[in-house]
Amino acid sequence: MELPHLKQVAAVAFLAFVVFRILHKWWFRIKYDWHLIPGPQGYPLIGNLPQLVGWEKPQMHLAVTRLAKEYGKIFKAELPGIGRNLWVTDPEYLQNHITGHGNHGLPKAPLYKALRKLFTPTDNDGIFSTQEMNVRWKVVRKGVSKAFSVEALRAVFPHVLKKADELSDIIKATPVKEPIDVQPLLSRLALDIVGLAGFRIDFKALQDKDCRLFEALMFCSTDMFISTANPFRGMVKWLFPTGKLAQDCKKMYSQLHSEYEWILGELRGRGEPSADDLSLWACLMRLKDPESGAPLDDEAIRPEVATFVTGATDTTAHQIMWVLFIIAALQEVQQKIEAEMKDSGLFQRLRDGSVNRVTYADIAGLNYLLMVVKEGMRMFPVVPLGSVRMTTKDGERVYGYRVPKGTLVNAAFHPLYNAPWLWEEPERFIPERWSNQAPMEASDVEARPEKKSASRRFWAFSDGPRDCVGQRLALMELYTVLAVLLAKFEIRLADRMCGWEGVASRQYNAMALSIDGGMWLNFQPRIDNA
Ligand code: HEM
Repeated sequence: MELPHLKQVAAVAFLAFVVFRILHKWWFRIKYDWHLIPGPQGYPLIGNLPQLVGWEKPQMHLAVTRLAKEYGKIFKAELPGIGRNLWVTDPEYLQNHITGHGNHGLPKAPLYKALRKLFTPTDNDGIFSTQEMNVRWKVVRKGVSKAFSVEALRAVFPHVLKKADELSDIIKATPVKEPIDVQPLLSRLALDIVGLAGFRIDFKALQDKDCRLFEALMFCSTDMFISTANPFRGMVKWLFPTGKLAQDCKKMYSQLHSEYEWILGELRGRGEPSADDLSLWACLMRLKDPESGAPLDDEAIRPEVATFVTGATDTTAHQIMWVLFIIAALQEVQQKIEAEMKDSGLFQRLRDGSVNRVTYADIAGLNYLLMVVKEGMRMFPVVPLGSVRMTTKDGERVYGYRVPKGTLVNAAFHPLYNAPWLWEEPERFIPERWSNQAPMEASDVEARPEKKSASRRFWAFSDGPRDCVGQRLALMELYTVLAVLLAKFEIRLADRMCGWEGVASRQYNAMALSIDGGMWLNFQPRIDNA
C-alpha cells in the first residue's frame, strides 16, 4: 500500500487544527461572555505577559492599576501557566461576591498551594494555603483569633516595645553620617517580634547576623515568589538538579524546615499551656482535630507555626519601611507627628526607654500617626496584588459576565487604592482623607483596627473571613516602631535615594512590596530635651 505524501498529512492535520480552533472559539463565545469583557489584546502563546510583567523589574501592580484606569471596574487578561484572570476594582462587588462574608466568597486560587513548600516538607496545608474554608480551617482560625484579641495584645506590647528599643540601639551604634539600609534591618526586627510576641522565643535576628532562620526564610521566600511568577525557574531546577540553583534551594529549604522543627520541639517541650495563656503558641497547642477531638499532631501544627512566622515577617517589615520612607521624605509630616507626641507627653517617655510607663493605648491615641500609617498603606500596600480567588462553577457570573470554571478573580489592592472613581487625587499623600474613618478613642483602635462598613475603603489586610488574622499585631508593630524611632531620631531620606520619584520608580513585587537597591535613610539622634 502506498503511504500518503507527508505534505498531505501535514496539510490535513493543520486544517483539522484550524477547524477545531474555529469551532472551539465559536462554542466558547456562545457558552461564555469572555469576549465581552474589556481588556488588552493578548498575543499567541504569551497572552498578556508583555502588558503585565515588566522586563526590568516586576512592577505588575503598577501595570494592573494602569489597565484598571484604562478599562474600568473589570478587565481581563491571560497569563501563560496561570490562566484566565479578571481584575475587579469595585469594593462593594468584591465584598459581596468575591472576598465576602458567609457563603458569598469564592475559594482561594490554587497558586496559594504552592506556598506550602515554605511551611513544611509535606503537603499539609496551613491556615493561609487552605483553598476552601473547610472545617479544619475554621477550627484553626477561631482558635488563633484569641491570640490577637485586645487582651492578648496588651500582653505582647512590652515585647514589641523592647524590640523597637533594641532596633534604636543598633541604629544609634551606627556613625551618624552613614545612611542605613532599613529594608533587611526591619525584616530582622519583625521576625524577632513574631518570635517573642507569638512564641515567647527570641530568635535574636537583630543581634545575630548569622541567624539561620532569617537567612533561610529570606532565601526561600524570594525563591518561592520568583518560582510562582516564573515557571522556567522550576524547570531549570528540575533539568539541572546538581546545578547551583537547585543545590542552594535544596540546602536552604531543608535549613528552613529544620528551624521550624526546632521551634516546634521548643513549644512541645513546654508541656500544656496554662488555661489563661492567650499567646499564639498556647492557642495553637490547644487546637483539636475536628474529627477525632484529639490535639493536633506535629504534621498539622508545623505548617501553622511556619505560616505565622512567614506571614508576620516580610509583610510587617516592608510596611513599616514604606511608611518610614514617607515620613523621612516629607519633613512636615514628621514634624506634625513629633508635635502630636510632644502634646501627649509620649515623646519624652519613649525617649527615656521607660517601657513600663508607656501603654499601647497611649500610642494608639496618636490620631495623626494613625492616619499617616493608613495613608502610607494606601500608597504603598505591601501586598499590592491582593487576594486571588477562583470561580468553581462553569458559566458562573462575575460582574454580570459568564466565565469558565477556574477563572481567577483578583481583588488587587493597588488599583483599588488608585482608582479615580474611588479616590480624589489618589497620587497625592493626604493623611487627612482618613480623618472620618480614623477611630478617635484609643480603645477603639485596639478593639477594631478598622471600622467595617458596606463601602469599606481600607483593603491592606484584605476583606471577609479570609482577611489577615494578624492585622492587629501588625498595626501595633507599625505604630509602636514608628513612634519609638521618631521619638529618638530625626529621619531623612539619604541622598542616594533620589527623592520620592527615585524611590517610587524602584519599587518591585516580591513576597512583600520591596525596593531595588535598599531603602537608605539617615538617622540623626535627637539631643534636645524637648
Ligand atoms: C502589615 C502587615 C501585614 C499585611 C499587609 C498583611 C496582609 C494580609 C493579607 C492581604 C492577607 C489575605 C491574603 C489573601 O487573601 O491572599 C493576609 C492573610 C493572613 N495573614 Fe497577614 N498581613 C500582615 C501581617 C500579618 C501578621 C503580623 C500575621 C501573624 C502574626 C499575619 C498572618 C496572616 C495569616 C495567618 C493569614 C491567613 C488568614 C486566613 O486565610 O484565614 N499577617 N495578610
